[in-house]
Amino acid sequence: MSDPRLQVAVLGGGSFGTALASIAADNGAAVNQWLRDDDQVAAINRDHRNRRYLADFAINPRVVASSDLRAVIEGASLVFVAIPSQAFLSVIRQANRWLQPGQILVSTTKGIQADGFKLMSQILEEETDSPHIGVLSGPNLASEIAQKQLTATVIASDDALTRARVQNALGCDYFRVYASNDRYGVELGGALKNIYAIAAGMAAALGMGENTRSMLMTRALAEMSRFAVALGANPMTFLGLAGVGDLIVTCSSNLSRNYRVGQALGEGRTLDEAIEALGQVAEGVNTVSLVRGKAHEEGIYMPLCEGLYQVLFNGVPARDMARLLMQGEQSSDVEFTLAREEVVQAKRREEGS
Ligand SMILES: NC(=O)C1=CN([C@@H]2O[C@H](COP(=O)(O)OP(=O)(O)OC[C@H]3O[C@@H](n4cnc5c(N)ncnc54)[C@H](OP(=O)(O)O)[C@@H]3O)[C@@H](O)[C@H]2O)C=CC1
Ligand SMILES: O=C(CO)COP(=O)(O)O
Repeated sequence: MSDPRLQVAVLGGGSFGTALASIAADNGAAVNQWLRDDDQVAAINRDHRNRRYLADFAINPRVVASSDLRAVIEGASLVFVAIPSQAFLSVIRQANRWLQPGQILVSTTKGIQADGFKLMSQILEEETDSPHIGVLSGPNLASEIAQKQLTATVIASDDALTRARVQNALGCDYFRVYASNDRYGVELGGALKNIYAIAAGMAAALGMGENTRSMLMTRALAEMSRFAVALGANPMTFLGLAGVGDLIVTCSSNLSRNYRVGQALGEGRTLDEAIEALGQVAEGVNTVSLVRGKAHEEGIYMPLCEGLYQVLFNGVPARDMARLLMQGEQSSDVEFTLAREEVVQAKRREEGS
């Protein structure tokens, strides 16, 4: 149970924003949720339902929805931002004139901004004066949280107050909040796993088996941690909920929007058709192309991301790409114990002898 005087603001009225708002209210906080659509605001306050994103979920009636950003932010000591990455900066810029330096700002968004390859907490840092910035990420399918399925997440921040306040605001008998001080690694984990969720959905639609899924997920973990470590994250973070945990859930469930985009592609739809059928944002589609660009720039080996890019944006059939990937260099299982280059060089020496 959190301090009953705690005031929480949630920016965004999607399924995760709604589930979090309701948990904080269940825990006793006063919660205001900002949505841009007045009709949706009225419907939530009247029916305590979010029909567009989480229709069957009974929202705690203490959650008050509003389209008045100022009223939602003012007085809140904890602000969650649950807005897709493409709109994140513009919402923070609208909010900025009412944000106070003492407020804790937490991004829940698992995406990357194209301009400058920025993560959302970096945007919060650059745009505001708050020293209290955090990231919430983990295996957290919103519709399962709404059913009160036992779930765990991570609050990542180098600020102890931010970690403790989020643990108190959201921790309850079905939602556990673990702490991390690797904000960058946790946030990158959340964004990167969306790439591989698309690939996993595609593999499932193509009838590939459990061995294939396991190989895909494990090599995805190797690839995403290779990328993140090259950019400064701690490799150990990928052993946690926001790394392997989130990778497992999104590569296994068609409750994930990214997985569903992959499934639709595997069933033969075009990318535009898959996105249209989804009707919501699948962050992974942009993330594939941003991460592929960054990997090229930095010289980071990412065959799965490259292959998915070719399928998504260059029309290469998924089955052909899978065959091609199977012909790639056989290298090291865990690169943090045996370097990739060492294996590749030894194999070449053996072939030449
Ligand atoms: N859903 C899930 O299971 C989980 C999601 N996440 C992450 O949390 C973040 C939020 O997810 P989720 O709650 O599902 O919401 P979505 O990412 O689906 O975003 C939907 C919300 O953002 C609003 N929005 C979109 N564009 C704008 C804009 N330009 N200005 C203002 N509001 C805008 C939408 O309003 P409108 O309806 O009017 O378009 C809606 O309220 C995502 O980045 C996601 O990766 C994390 C864990 C689980
Ligand atoms: O991040 C999620 C679960 O942890 C939700 O994934 P999607 O955005 O693919 O629905």
